[in-house]
Amino acid sequence: MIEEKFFPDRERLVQALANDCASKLQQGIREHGQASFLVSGGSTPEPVYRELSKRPLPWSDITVALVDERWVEKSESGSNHAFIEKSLLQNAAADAPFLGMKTPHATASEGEADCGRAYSELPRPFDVCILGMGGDGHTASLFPHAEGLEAALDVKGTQLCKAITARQSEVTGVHTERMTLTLAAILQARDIKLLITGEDKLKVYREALLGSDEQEMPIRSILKQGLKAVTVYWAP
Ligand SMILES: O=C1O[C@H](COP(=O)(O)O)[C@@H](O)[C@H](O)[C@H]1O
Repeated sequence: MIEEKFFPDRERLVQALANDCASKLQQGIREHGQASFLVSGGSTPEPVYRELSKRPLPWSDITVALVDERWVEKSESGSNHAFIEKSLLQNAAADAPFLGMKTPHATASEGEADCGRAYSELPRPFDVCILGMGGDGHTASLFPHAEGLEAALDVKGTQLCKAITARQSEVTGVHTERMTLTLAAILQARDIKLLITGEDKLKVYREALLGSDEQEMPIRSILKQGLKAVTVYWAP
C-alpha cells in the first residue's frame, strides 16, 4: 500500500508532485464538477505550492483546506493559513476557495466543533491530501504522545477535526495547541501523498516503517493503516 517515488533532486520532485496533484485535481473536477485539496504547512511543500499556483487549473472549482493549524491568528508567526495564502493561493490559484482551521474561539478545544462542521461541507471524497512529516515522526498535527492523539487516531472515528495539545519540543516550539485532521478524515482522501526531503527524514521514515507504536511515531498510523495507498515523495 506504499508507493515510493524517490528523486535524485528536489527540482524533479517538485515538478513530479505538482504534475501528479494537478492531474488528480482535474480528475476530481471531471468526475464531480469540483475538487478538494488538503494541504499541510511546513517548509518542505513550499516550492510545490509555488509551482502549482502557476498551473492553469480551474482553481475556482478546487477548494483548498488545511491539514493542520497552530492555534494562532493569521497575522501571527506560525500560521499555516497565512503560509498557504502566500505560497499556494497566488497567481492562477488565487481564485481557489480556501478553508482554514482557526476559529475565533480562545482554544482549539472550543473551536473543534465549528471546525468539524465547516470541514464536513467540503467536497468529498477529498481528492488530494499532502502530508508532511517532522523529525519526531509527527504528521499533520498528530504529535507523539499528545493530548487528544488517541481520539485523533481512531480509524473508525467520526470527527474530521481534532484539537491537539502537543508536548513542547524543538519541533513544536511554543505552538503546542493545534487543530488537526483526524486519521479517519485523512483516509477519506482518494490520494494521500507524503512529502519528505533530506537524509534525516528518510531515516525517520525508515524507522517508522520498522516499528508499530503509533503514539511514539504517529506517522505510522498513515504508513501502516492498510486501507488506503500512500505515495511517498522523497528527494535528498
Ligand atoms: O509542524 C508541522 O510540521 C510538519 C513538517 O514540517 P517541515 O517544516 O519539516 O516540512 C508539517 O507537515 C505540518 O503541517 C506542520 O504543522
